[in-house]
Amino acid sequence: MTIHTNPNELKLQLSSPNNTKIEKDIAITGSKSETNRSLLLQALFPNIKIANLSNSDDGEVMQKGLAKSNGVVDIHHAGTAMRFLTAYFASQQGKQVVLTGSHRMQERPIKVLVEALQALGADIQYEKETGYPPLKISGKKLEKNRVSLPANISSQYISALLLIAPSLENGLELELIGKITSVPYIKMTLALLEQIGVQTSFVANTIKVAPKTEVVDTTLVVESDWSSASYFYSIVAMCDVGSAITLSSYQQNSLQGDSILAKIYKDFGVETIFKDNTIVLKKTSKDIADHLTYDLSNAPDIAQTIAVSCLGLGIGCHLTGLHTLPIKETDRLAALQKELGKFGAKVDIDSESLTLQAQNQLAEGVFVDTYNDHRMAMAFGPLALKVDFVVNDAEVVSKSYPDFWNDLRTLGFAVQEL
Ligand SMILES: O=C(O)C1=C[C@@H](OP(=O)(O)O)[C@@H](O)[C@H](O)C1
Ligand SMILES: C=C(OP(=O)(O)O)C(=O)O
Repeated sequence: MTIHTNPNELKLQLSSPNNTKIEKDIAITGSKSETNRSLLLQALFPNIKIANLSNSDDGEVMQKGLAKSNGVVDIHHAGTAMRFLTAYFASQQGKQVVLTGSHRMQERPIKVLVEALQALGADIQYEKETGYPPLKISGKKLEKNRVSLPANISSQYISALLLIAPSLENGLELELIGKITSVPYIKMTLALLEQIGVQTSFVANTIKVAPKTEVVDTTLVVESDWSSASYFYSIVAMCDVGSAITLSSYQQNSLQGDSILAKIYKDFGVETIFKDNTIVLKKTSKDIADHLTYDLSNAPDIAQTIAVSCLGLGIGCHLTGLHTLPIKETDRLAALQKELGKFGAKVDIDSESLTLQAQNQLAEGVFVDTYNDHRMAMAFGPLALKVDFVVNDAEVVSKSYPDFWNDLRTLGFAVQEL
């Protein structure tokens, strides 16, 4: 007898579409990164409107968190909500909350952000282990406006500070120490501030944000999520030449660093055509090098997708710049090594890279574990084009992309509950 410890546990058996020349349209929900930034800015400046909000769990917990003024705020697995709300509540005079999250969130470090906020005058205490959530936050007016912080662990600490910066009396000046990681996410934050009329500058390792008491009526239009688009790049890469998947709503001048996918997947024979607010992903060539190398320090969330694409196509890869992966929803380097390995792949990892050897034969009868990580489930999904397998705890996708499995069904994949 099987005993299920998680009542929501969903095991999905995945198989390839009968026709692997796919031509379909998919509408993808708004970027969770842009959504959670826009929601925070709207809390500070209520005349901001937002279009194409993400329907993800992470967006929902952010909205619910912002609506609270006291008591316990539980943001589950949402890293951005944890980091952004820490800065928000710390700067909101009169609000007092305990900000907590899932078991995993309580293992994801937050000391860098807490210390930066404390240096600005915030009242934040650790409820359990020093350096980790849950946090007891008593909001107050932050008087100081200059702080230094390490920039090599997570850019979310920096974005969190930048998002509250215009609401501080004298704005904010940040000095970033060390190699700056996930830079496009910092630039996204600054771009959104600029969109609402806040002055910012980012020169070398110094970021400045001017104060702002009111903004003009603005609608922030959230672009759809490029990290979610990555799974369709992977699908098209593994499909027949001539396949084309159209995704909405996307634009060429994206704020999301993961839009680098358009360049990366050229190497996999996938062309991206920008057309009327959509992207058409087209498989145009079967010619792919037998080994690919990428530095993903600016786009860490697509590492799993690329590794699985390579496995499915029987090519090797060397992915670097992955030093942030061990502190994400799970230790993604360890999780990838284990799950790729179940298909017979030879994978080496160190603290910041992954090397996959080319592999032609894929093991059958695999159950992929997902480790409470949406991207483990979604990254492996496309591999069903090459071999049938089962995804454990498949409901995890709702963290960023609740409609993922239905969208695979739309493409003709067999997605069956066990
Ligand atoms: O600011 C953001 O919206 C994000 C920043 C990145 O995190 P790190 O800066 O911790 O790499 C990314 O992995 C995450 O999914 C979203
Ligand atoms: C790392 C991620 O999310 P977060 O850090 O916001 O939990 C992600 O979505 O891949």
